[in-house]
This record gives sequence, structure tokens and C-alpha cells, in this order.
Amino acid sequence: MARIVLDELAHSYKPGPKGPQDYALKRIDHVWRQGGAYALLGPSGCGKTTLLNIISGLVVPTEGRILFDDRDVTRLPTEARNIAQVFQFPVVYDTMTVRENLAFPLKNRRVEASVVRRRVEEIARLLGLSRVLDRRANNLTADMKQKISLGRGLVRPDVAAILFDEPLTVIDPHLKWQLRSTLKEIHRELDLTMIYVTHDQTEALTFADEVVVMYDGAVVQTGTPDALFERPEHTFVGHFIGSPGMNVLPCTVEGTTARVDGQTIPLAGAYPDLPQGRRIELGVRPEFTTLAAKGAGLPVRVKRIDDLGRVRIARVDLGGRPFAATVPEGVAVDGDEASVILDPTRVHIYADGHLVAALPAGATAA
Ligand SMILES: Nc1ncnc2c1ncn2[C@@H]1O[C@H](COP(=O)(O)OP(=O)(O)OP(=O)(O)O)[C@@H](O)[C@H]1O
Repeated sequence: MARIVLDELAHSYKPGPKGPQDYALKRIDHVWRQGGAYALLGPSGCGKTTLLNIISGLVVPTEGRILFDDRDVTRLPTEARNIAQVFQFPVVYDTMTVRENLAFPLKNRRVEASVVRRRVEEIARLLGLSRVLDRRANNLTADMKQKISLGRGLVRPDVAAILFDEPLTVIDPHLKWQLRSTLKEIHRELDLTMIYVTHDQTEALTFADEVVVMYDGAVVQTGTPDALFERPEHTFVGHFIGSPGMNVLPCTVEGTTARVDGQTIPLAGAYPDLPQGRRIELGVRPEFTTLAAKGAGLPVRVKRIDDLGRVRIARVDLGGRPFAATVPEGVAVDGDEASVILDPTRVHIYADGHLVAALPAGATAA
């Protein structure tokens, strides 16, 4: 296992890039801790595969370095990096048995037969493949074949890291949840560095201890699933994580008050250093906003109520903009006129999409 360092890394597929828009991967500095479970999360085209290919050695970055422990591997080919990869679609030898498939990466490296047997049986047990170990792979379902692919990735104990590129795409939806938990357990048991690429927030949040969120070629936040939810560092993270996502409204800020469409919203802190000439927005998650009777807070018009099972969410119109708020137990709305109350301690302020830190109310700028 290795600690993987991305040092001032950037990549452009265009020769002679002129500005940030020409980079598929904008400058990134990051450390993947040895033994960490990471997710690389972001929408299609944000640069996840480019980054994964740089880590695996399929792409040489145009700028910066990649280090495995303290060794510079930037220009080393994949074979020299000791990386295991699991792709979207199963990579399985159909004519071999499941046992032979799992043993293949070890036999290839001339690992002793008794060690191979023990490791194969351990991985098969963890993935629930023990009872099919001596069956040929060709007759198995797509789910089972992908489990074999996962097993082939996990079987080598000495790899620097295992890269998973959307590995559950072919897995039946009701098995996905189970396999994600299995992977998490395997991570705990085997102490492997795992990087799991996905555009699915549920997959990322259930698998990873730390999630790296990418947007438009840049890493916009790295944090625990809780941190991404509680304190999105970019409005994109607010939108992308959570269901429904964070409400984002254009606003102005004065002292410890924000103004949205002439309405006043109290804030928990002050923003004396708010940059001039930027797009200023207020972000608050629906979970920290409650629907109330008309007159109790900001006036809104209720469009509909969605019952999500664990919670009811009101979809409302706030000054012509869509907004989502939690409907507390016992709140009855008469007609479509109501109001929303925002928890000031959970309201964030953003400048050009980036979170601005607040000074606690009463403090003055240094
Ligand atoms: N070989 C290439 N040559 C030129 N441009 C590329 C190449 N590969 C990717 N790109 C561009 O780089 C950007 C990032 O693509 P990348 O495949 O890394 O994103 P992604 O997040 O993995 O997307 P997806 O989830 O759809 O695979 C995109 O604009 C893409 O068009």
C-alpha cells in the first residue's frame, strides 16, 4: 500500500493551453493516505477518468508530479506502478474457474501456491464467492462476474492502491447496496488504499471515508460525507450532494443580515471581507429550513408537498425562485400562502460559488 501524492498536478489535452478553460484537470494538490477509502465524485466530463488515468499511468500529466510514497512515478508505465484496477464491465477469463480467475494476478507474480490458496479463499469468502469457486466463470451472471473482477482487484495484498472506475454499473440495483457495504467491510479488513470513481452520490457517500468532489476539471471540496453535507465549500457541492440539494439564492449582505428580494434574513456571523464585484449567494439546505404559517418568516407560495418517507419537503416559490423546505410535523398550510424560517447557523454565504468564512457576530475584522 502506498501514500499517493498529487503535486501541482494539471492536465490539458490541448497543446499550448491558454487558460483554465483549456485544462481537463485544473491544478490539484492532494494526498491519498495509505489505507484510506476515497471516492472521486463528480458529473460526467468533470475530469474523473483523466485523474484516474494519471494515477494508473495511462496518461502522463502535462504539469506536476505524482508520487507513490516518496517515489516519483509520473512517467512510469502502468505495469511499473503496482496498481490494481476494476472497471465498469467485468474482466474475467470465461474458460477458467472462479478460483483460477482470482488466483491469476498472484500466479502471474509467482506467489507461492499455499499463499495463493489462502488469499483466494479469503477474498472469495469476503465477496460471497466461496460456493462457486470451482465453477467455470462463463455460466455465471453479470453480477457474479463483476464480483470476480472485484476479487481480482482485491486479491493482491501488496498493491499501491486499487482504483475502481464505476464498478457497480452492471450490478443489479438491489444488489448494489449489498456490494457497496461488502466493499466497505473488505476495506476495513484488508487495509487497502481504495479510490472509487463514481457520479452517484449515494455510492460515494456510503463507500468513502473521504470524498473528493470534482466539478469542471477542478477539485471543489475534499471532506467526509458529513462535512460535504454540513458545510459545502462550493455551491456545486451543495447542489450535487443531498436530495433535494441545497437552496441557493442571489443576495446582498450587510453586517449580519442578508437581503433576498427585499426580504431580510438573519445570519450567524458577519462578512466584512466579502469581495466586491462577485456573484454573492446564500445557501441553505432544505433540512435546515422549515415551512411555517403565513407571517412567521419569509413569505412563500407553496407549489406542492413531496412525501419522501422520512421527511416531507415543501416545494415553494420564494420571490419567483424555486425553494425547498422541510415540513415539520403538525404544520398545516391554509391555501398556498406560507412562510419559511431559515436556521441562521446553517446559512452559508458564497462568492462566485466559493464558500466565504464568517466572522462570529460581534467580532470585527482584524
Ligand atoms: N483523450 C482525450 N482527448 C481530448 N479530450 C479529452 C480526452 N479525454 C477526455 N477529454 C476531455 O476532458 C474532459 C474530462 O473528461 P473525463 O473523461 O476525464 O471526465 P469524466 O468525469 O471521467 O467523465 P465521464 O464520467 O463521462 O467518464 C472532458 O471535457 C473530455 O471531453
